[in-house]
Amino acid sequence: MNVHSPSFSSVSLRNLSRGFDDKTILKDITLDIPKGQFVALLGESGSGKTTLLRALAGLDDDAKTEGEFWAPRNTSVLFQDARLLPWMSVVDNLTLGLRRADAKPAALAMLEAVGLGDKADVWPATLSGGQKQRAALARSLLRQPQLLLADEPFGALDALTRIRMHGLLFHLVELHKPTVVLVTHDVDEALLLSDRVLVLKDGRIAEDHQFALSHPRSAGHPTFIELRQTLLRSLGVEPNLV
Ligand SMILES: Nc1ncnc2c1ncn2[C@@H]1O[C@H](COP(=O)(O)OP(=O)(O)OP(=O)(O)O)[C@@H](O)[C@H]1O
Repeated sequence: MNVHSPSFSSVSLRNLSRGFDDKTILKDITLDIPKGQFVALLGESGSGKTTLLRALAGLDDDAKTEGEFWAPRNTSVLFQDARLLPWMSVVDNLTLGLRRADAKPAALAMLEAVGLGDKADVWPATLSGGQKQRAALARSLLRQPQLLLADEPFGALDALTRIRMHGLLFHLVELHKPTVVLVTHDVDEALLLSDRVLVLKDGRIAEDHQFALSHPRSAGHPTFIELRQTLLRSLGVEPNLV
């Protein structure tokens, strides 16, 4: 992987194909993501979303890669499970490996921003699922990433906590302005948060929808409804049944 994009894009892919053993997963993908854009990546299970995200994160060294891609060196990844180290306090999880003179106060301020100001010194095991994901989000953003890669970060949360996390993520992204690539199965989540929705089908970008809807968004907006129906159909779901 190269680390400097040739253009003003944050992320660029040129005819990227990638696979494991003899199986090609990503097929000839060409894509530019401008700096600061919030992209949602949808697609049926096995279409290659995580493989694409992991490529951008610089993971999977064993993958066979053709073509080229560029992503910022300063990238944070948010997974479905918070991946906090259980033997460290919440604040120590945030500052781990962080080379900043003000690491501790910055971590405390970030915990405050995600509503965990009173949880700095507790063990991760004492947090709820939603609190763990908030801590993971705080840990990601503390790195001031140019690119935030999120792989179904709210997939394991209950519906109400998800809604709260959407608001929090949107607010923090507005503040810190990283480029975001969010993998999700949730069409509404994609439409509530992103500026652009890509649909992966069998390792190719089958659809690329860019839209400018103001925030906060309403699921009743005509553009929202139309896109929702289009996307659900692309994913093989009949919208009237949802
Ligand atoms: N390290 C690996 N080694 C071998 N095969 C892999 C590896 N990683 C992914 N694959 C295969 O690549 C294909 C695409 O997987 P991927 O996880 O990217 O899909 P996805 O769209 O994210 O799916 P889901 O929505 O179910 O998470 C799958 O068939 C998977 O088994």
